[in-house]
Amino acid sequence: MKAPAKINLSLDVLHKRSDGYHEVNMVMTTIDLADRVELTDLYSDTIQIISHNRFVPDDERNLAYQAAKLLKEKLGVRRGVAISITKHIPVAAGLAGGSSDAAATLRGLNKLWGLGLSLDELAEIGAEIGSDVPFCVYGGTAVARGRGEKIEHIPAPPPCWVILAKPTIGVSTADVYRNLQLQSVHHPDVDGMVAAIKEKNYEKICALAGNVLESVTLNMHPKVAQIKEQMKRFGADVSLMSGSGPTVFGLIQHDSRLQRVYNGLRGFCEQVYAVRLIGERHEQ
Ligand SMILES: C[C@@](CO)(OP(=O)(O)O)[C@H](O)COP(=O)(O)OP(=O)(O)OC[C@H]1O[C@@H](n2ccc(N)nc2=O)[C@H](O)[C@@H]1O
Ligand SMILES: Nc1ncnc2c1ncn2[C@@H]1O[C@H](COP(=O)(O)OP(=O)(O)O)[C@@H](O)[C@H]1O
Repeated sequence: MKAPAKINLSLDVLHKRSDGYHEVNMVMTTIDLADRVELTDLYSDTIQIISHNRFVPDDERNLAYQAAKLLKEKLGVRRGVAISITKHIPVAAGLAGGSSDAAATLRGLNKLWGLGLSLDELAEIGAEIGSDVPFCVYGGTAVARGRGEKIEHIPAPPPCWVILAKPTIGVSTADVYRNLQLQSVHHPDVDGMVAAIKEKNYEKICALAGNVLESVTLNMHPKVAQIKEQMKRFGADVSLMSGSGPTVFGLIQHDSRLQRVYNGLRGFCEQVYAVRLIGERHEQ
């Protein structure tokens, strides 16, 4: 199974809820940077995680493990599975790599075990694992509300390049939400972003891209702010932090600019990727 990363083109936080989560209003889209999740039947009734990445847990803390366990419990499946994860998405980066691995595991086991669940049913189960998992079950482009689990599909944005720069900084999503000062942030125009995407208006998408969580992470880690500035200076049409960070993405429409931005950032940041925006949903 292919488990693609997401970026947030617009991310607004409305208020803190009584359950500790934050009410969000955000636009997410999938990009062509993906982990590979391989599912193999086991004779014993166990869940095994195989991952050769030292930042990825190989036990019940792994979100793919949690996905398999939930599915087994909910549907009374008495079969074992080995889940082999080849990471290409940087870990704890604001790109939902773990959530996408969990979503790919749900989609894959649904097929392997012949469960016949719809994507809506898988997304509902995924919400118990993490707020970003429902979006990752569908992929594509969507507005996510609630704590992120309420998904409204919208068309794909116009095709373009996505440059990603991930500094070696660890950012905890929970810490970022906790340190958010909502009374002093600039709220992005999420509805405007949705309209721009529907109109396929690339310039407007770039002009309206915004993320309230930048106010926290850029303050905590000036390096992220520098990368954002450099990306724009090297020629990206827009640069923005994804999710809670620390990855910064840039959009570029013209091939001729891509190499310049990529090379410029390579001298400045450890992990740099150039990929295409996908924006299309997974098949059932
Ligand atoms: C910020 C975003 C934007 O897409 O992405 P990432 O930076 O993680 O990629 C998401 O809202 C992250 O979603 P996800 O990473 O699935 O979060 P969860 O595991 O559900 O929650 C981790 C912690 O973040 C906080 N949290 C998360 C979602 C939300 N709407 N409000 C919150 O306050 C809570 O403290 C929670 O305990
Ligand atoms: N399959 C997985 N891939 C990556 N990280 C995972 C996975 N399962 C659990 N984790 C844990 O989840 C944390 C957040 O990972 P990730 O989903 O990559 O980041 P983010 O939520 O910022 O997009 C990591 O610190 C890691 O320990």
